[in-house]
Amino acid sequence: MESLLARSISGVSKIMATAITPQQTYIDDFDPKDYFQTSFAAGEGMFLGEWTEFALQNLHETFIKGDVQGNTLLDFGTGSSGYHLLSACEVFDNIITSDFLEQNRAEFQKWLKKDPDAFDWSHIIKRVCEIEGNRDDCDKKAEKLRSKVKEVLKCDALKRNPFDPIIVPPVDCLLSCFCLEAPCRDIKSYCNVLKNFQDLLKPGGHLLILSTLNATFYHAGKKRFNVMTSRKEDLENAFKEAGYHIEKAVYAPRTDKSRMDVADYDGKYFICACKPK
Ligand SMILES: C[S@@+](CC[C@H](N)C(=O)[O-])C[C@H]1O[C@@H](n2cnc3c(N)ncnc32)[C@H](O)[C@@H]1O
Repeated sequence: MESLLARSISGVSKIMATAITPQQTYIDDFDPKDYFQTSFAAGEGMFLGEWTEFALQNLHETFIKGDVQGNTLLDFGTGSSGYHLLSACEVFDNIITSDFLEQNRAEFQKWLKKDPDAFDWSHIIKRVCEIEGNRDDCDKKAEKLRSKVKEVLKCDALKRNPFDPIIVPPVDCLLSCFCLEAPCRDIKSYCNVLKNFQDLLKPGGHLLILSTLNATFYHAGKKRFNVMTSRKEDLENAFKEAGYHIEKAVYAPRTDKSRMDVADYDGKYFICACKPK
């Protein structure tokens, strides 16, 4: 695998860019069970705590404020996860989820159908209920999300129409959580995806993107997946160049650096932007 190592700046070697993991490797090697176990399994997932708190709190605050609303939310790159949709389902009656991988879509369908082998998200559902002041219990919350998800589509961020051959009518809100750094090789490619997302949004619709900063890889079990390194200073420019108006941008450092060998991000971002009317 190609890896471009940086030159030494002031005597300090820094990784400047690592080639992202090819699509075929995702198809062959990405195991949703390994990803869930490594990232979100109760008591051991490395994204529990810091990452999930950042994502769940920002999404809760965004949806409770009422600025982001409408009938339909399209979630891009859902994977086999639904944690980031638990507050959205309070606002949107129709949720379309999507992922590049058949194995991820199948795993999410298992959760929707309450298959006994489905991943257990109850610890995260419980946390969202707490954040929301326990207006629902966990079972009611899970049922609410299940009832709002109307479709699970195949998507590919690198296609001009990411849902080709399907044309998805423009939606009120497009959400993408911890995804675009996987398929995009650099900020130019990321900006291009944001430009293509314009056609998926109604005028005045919202684009919400959450992900990690300064990462080069994450693990799903023993498999390593290299990602584009998102830098704070490039992200807002990409949104502006793609034609969005940024309403809110939140950046936070990673404080717990204990498992850098599993995923090496050092910060998190949440950007809420609007497609001009
Ligand atoms: C780190 S996982 C995140 C999944 C989920 N959103 C979450 O927060 O747990 C990255 C996701 O990117 C998806 N992905 C990889 N290549 C893609 C592509 N070309 N288009 C869209 N999604 C892609 C993978 O299938 C995977 O689900």
